[in-house]
Amino acid sequence: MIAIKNILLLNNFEEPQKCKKSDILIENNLITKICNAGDLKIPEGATIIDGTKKAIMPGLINTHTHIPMTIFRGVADDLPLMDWLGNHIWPLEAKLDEEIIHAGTMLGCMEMIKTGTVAFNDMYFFTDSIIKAVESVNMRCTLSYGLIDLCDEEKRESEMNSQKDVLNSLEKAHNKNELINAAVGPHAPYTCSAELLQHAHDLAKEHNVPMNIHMNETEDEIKQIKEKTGLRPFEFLNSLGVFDDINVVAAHCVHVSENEMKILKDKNIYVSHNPLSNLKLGSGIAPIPTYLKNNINVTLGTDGCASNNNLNLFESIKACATIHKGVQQDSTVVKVSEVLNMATKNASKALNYNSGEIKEGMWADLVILDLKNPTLIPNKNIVSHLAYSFNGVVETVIINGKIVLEDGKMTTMDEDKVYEKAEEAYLNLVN
Ligand SMILES: O=c1[nH]cnc2c1ncn2[C@@H]1O[C@H](CO)[C@@H](O)[C@H]1O
Ligand SMILES: [Zn+2]
Repeated sequence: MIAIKNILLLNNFEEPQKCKKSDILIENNLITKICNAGDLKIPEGATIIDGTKKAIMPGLINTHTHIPMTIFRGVADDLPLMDWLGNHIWPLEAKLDEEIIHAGTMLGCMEMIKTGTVAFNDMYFFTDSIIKAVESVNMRCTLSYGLIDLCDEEKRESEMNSQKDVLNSLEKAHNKNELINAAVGPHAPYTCSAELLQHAHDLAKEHNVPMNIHMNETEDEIKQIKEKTGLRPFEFLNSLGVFDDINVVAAHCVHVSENEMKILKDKNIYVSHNPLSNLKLGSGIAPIPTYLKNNINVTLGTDGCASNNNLNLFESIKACATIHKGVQQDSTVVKVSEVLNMATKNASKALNYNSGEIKEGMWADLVILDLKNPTLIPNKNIVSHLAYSFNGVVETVIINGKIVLEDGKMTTMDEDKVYEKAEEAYLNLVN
């Protein structure tokens, strides 16, 4: 049990003036009581957090990561997507092993938690190793294995087998630990055959899990699919039934035609907007204001650390809250509340979570900010600061009712050991 007293409750991004000082009770993994500051009867045995000069917000949810890629930070900068992937990243990924993956995941979890992220939606390899790391950290996640067959029949067969094993592992892990959730992850229309895409869809539907996929990241890949199929990527996948009856989290969606926009809307597809990865790889800028106008569900992601190069979602929040205004020459197109919702409750909906807001009955996935932080002063419009000025350094993080970060220090890992292992993993990767 955790009782948080006298804390500024950032639970209303639309009407920030209504955010007020409150007391909160957490029992097991849930928020069970929220009341005016001073009104909470503190149960015996509760851990008490004094929230004076602090604020609490829903933990951020990162909807597009390749978490072990923290080890790739800085290895291949200033390249376009296809060159970056084909000539730099994939050759290095051929050298990955369980230890590198574990080290990268630990480092990634630490970075995310220290910058207010409580959950992430991942696509990568060596899932068992990721599960092991995440369990030890006590972080929430949705994990998928990145399916790639490059239209090769033999490879498809082996990918389908790997996928089966990974889903099994994930379901076993979920039964043991509710923080671990499964998804399927066909990498992209340009790396997967139609058969593999359909197979992934059918599995997602059968197992009632979401699908992750990279969509329409660059003009190049769209041209490639058009030449092959006569259709644009969303049109092609839609014709295969890939979007039917499942939650799809489509990463990027940078270049989308009007007809594809209609598919996004009709199929209720969740966009994972990764503004910093798209800028760094020179892919372009997604038409987020148009998505918002069309009531398309937008969430936020960082992408991996070889294309961002960090996992601080507050940076993506600021990017999203600013770049579209510049592109459109209109400072009204993306509101603070809309961007903060992308990083919290929209993401929660995409992943079928019970979080992203601070309400009684919801998971206690919460982030506490020390208001004595230069980027949060004056302490007046904190909600605005979250989007425009906060450096992302948070004080305390609670995930599923458990304190994982306390006064800026991880409670579930030895930080120095994680740094050391990550350095070691980097050397094994590049040498
Ligand atoms: O922005 C991206 N676009 C396409 N592929 C990516 C991006 N970031 C990482 N990967 C690649 O996706 C696979 C994960 O299953 C990995 O090969 C990773 O390097
Ligand atoms: Zn990606």
